[in-house]
Amino acid sequence: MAYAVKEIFKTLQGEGAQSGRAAVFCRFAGCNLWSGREEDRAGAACTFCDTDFVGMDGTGGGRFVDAEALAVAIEREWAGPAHKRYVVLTGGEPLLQVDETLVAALHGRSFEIGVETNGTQPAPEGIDWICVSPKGRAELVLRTGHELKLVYPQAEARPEHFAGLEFEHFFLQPMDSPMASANLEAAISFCTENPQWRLSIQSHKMIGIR
Ligand SMILES: C[S@@+](CC[C@H](N)C(=O)[O-])C[C@H]1O[C@@H](n2cnc3c(N)ncnc32)[C@H](O)[C@@H]1O
Ligand SMILES: Nc1nc2[nH]cc(C(=O)O)c2c(=O)[nH]1
Ligand code: SF4
Ligand SMILES: [Mg+2]
Repeated sequence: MAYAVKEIFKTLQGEGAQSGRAAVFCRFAGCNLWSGREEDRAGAACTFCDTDFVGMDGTGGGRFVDAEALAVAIEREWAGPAHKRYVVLTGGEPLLQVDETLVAALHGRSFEIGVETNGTQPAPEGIDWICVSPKGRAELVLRTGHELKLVYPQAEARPEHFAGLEFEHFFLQPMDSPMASANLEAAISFCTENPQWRLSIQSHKMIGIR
């Protein structure tokens, strides 16, 4: 199968439990909860996205004819030895495209595989780190994983809805928006009163990396 990729770049994971870890980010094009066009945002199932995932025109982006071709590009971007290789598959919604063939190709090149997903699609077997980030009223299909990272606040997706699910870590991530500082304060306050939840800040935005 072919894969449509917006961009591929190496950076540090900025969010959640793997924060600070070197990773190649592979951002797949397209999402099922928003077209990516500003004129559609208000009516979308996910209204607060901070990411451009439209097209294949970013650094290292393109259409990759098969899993081997994409794994080769990701390995080239890592540009280092096999020790502690990590790739984060994100988007857009990566689970519209990621399949077991790609998982095998990346494992074959010694990558640990993380995924950032909205949880509306099933995941192929073998992903090493699943981060689910529920969105509004969108049905949650992936109800187990390694971390649940909820953007906060969302009127239609409250932490209480998810607190009983089978995840190892529960994070609140303040919504980046014109209300960012109020959202940060609200998340601090919620985590202070509800110790199951830890604060995830988007550290890459604070330190000026991608
Ligand atoms: C751009 S999304 C791509 C992966 C997947 N579609 C998802 O939503 O999880 C990557 C991460 O950024 C988070 N995110 C998106 N917009 C955000 C915003 N405005 N403020 C904080 N986090 C945001 C998402 O919830 C998700 O955890
Ligand atoms: N540094 C960095 N960390 C991230 N963690 C999740 C991201 C994403 O957009 O999926 C992201 C991103 O875009 N950059
Ligand atoms: S589900 Fe993820 S990629 Fe899609 S619009 Fe929402 S935050 Fe953006
Ligand atoms: Mg991002």
